[in-house]
Amino acid sequence: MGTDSERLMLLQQVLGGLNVGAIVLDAERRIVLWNHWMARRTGRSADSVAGSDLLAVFPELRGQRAEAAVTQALHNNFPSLLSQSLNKAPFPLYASAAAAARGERVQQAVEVTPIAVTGAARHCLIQINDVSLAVGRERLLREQTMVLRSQTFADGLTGIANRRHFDMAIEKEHRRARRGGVPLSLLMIDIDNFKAYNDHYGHPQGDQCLIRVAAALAAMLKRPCDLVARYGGEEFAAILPDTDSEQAWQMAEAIRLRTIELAIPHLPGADGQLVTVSLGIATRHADGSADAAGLISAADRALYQAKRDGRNRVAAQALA
Ligand SMILES: Nc1nc2c(ncn2[C@@H]2O[C@H](COP(=O)(O)OP(=O)(O)OP(=O)(O)O)[C@@H](O)[C@H]2O)c(=O)[nH]1
Repeated sequence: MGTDSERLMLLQQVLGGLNVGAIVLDAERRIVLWNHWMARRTGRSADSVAGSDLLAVFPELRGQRAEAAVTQALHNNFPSLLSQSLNKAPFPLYASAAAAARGERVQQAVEVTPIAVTGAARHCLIQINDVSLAVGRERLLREQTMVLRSQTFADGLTGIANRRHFDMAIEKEHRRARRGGVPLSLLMIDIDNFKAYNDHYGHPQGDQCLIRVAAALAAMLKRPCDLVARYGGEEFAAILPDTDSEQAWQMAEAIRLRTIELAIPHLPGADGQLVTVSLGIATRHADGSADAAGLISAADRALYQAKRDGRNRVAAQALA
């Protein structure tokens, strides 16, 4: 191994075999090394860029984080890692001509490292990793996580919140009401004589009935803080934050009437001809002391009373 240029050639061959982009700059920011990886992704040979200022080859880097990283390395001897989330693709690099035509850059992780050179001013090495695959996989995972999360919180039949979602939400809203000194109301909503409906029309039509009632409830409870959930088989629950007992009663009555408006036929003899609901209300007043479990059991007791009093009605239970 003799001259510097022989050594540079060997180095360039080694760098050419690497599956990473490598650029070496001299102290004047001129390109000294440019490997095959770079040539393939820019369409520019090592010869065509050798000796050029990095910013003459990539004018768009001017004023960018990559330019600052090179200056830091050459002048201050500081290495830099360009965060992938902030600088997705600083260099115009393309996996193929088709990707270049679409303007679809390779996703990059860029590292700039100062290099001490004997007998010369400091150089720097820019390494560019293609992280497109990893970024794509990450995006896919994130999307799948979102889908899974929405499935774990949604009821499979009706699409509204499920019991697990309800259990978490009631605790959260209870804490919020206690902290904020505001009322919190809970409605328990149960379809009347649903066993008879199922027995008469069959389970699949029973499912359709549940879907229609759930959709009507969801359409009525539209404030972002409200939550309507499927609590059990044919029972629904609605959490109404910042809602006092009078407002809760109005909402419960509106739901009862809306269900009748759906005009879903029920077999004759069972509470008239149409599907109806009974509702139980419990309200935790602004200065109340009841916990979430107390609120739920009071709403349950109210629902039981509405059923006992003849169904298709609303009942409320006072909270201790
Ligand atoms: N189709 C269908 N039926 C269900 C589902 N979950 C529960 N049910 C039915 O809902 C019915 C509930 O019946 P009960 O608890 O006896 O109450 P009910 O007949 O509605 O009477 P009251 O509540 O007293 O008015 C049962 O027949 C269950 O099989 C479901 O996902 N789909």
